Amino acid sequence: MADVLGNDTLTAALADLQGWSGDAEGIERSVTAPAFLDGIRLVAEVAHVAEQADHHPDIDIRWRTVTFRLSTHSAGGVTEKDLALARQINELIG
Ligand SMILES: C[C@H](O)[C@H](O)[C@H]1CNC2=NC(N)=NC(=O)C2=N1
Repeated sequence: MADVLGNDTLTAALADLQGWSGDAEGIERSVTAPAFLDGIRLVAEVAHVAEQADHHPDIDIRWRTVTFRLSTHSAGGVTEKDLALARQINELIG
């Protein structure tokens, strides 16, 4: 099982992850899309990479604003798996 990241490691990682914030329990990024359906398309793209990684975000959709929250449920906090998915989400956001 992946290990929960220590505070120093997480702080350093967040400094390199544009748009993400959080703590050892979870990290999140919100993005406001140009229109509702653009946000839904982004959610679908993230769903594909999440399924491929077998690692799934919590997703909150409010009109044009989508919030992705990442933690590793089985580990009880943020692990390298979450950082990897956060990087993939950032690539999709562009
Ligand atoms: C069996 C399957 O691999 C697990 O249940 C996966 C599915 N997706 C997951 N996603 C997240 N975020 N955390 C997990 O611990 C997790 N576990």
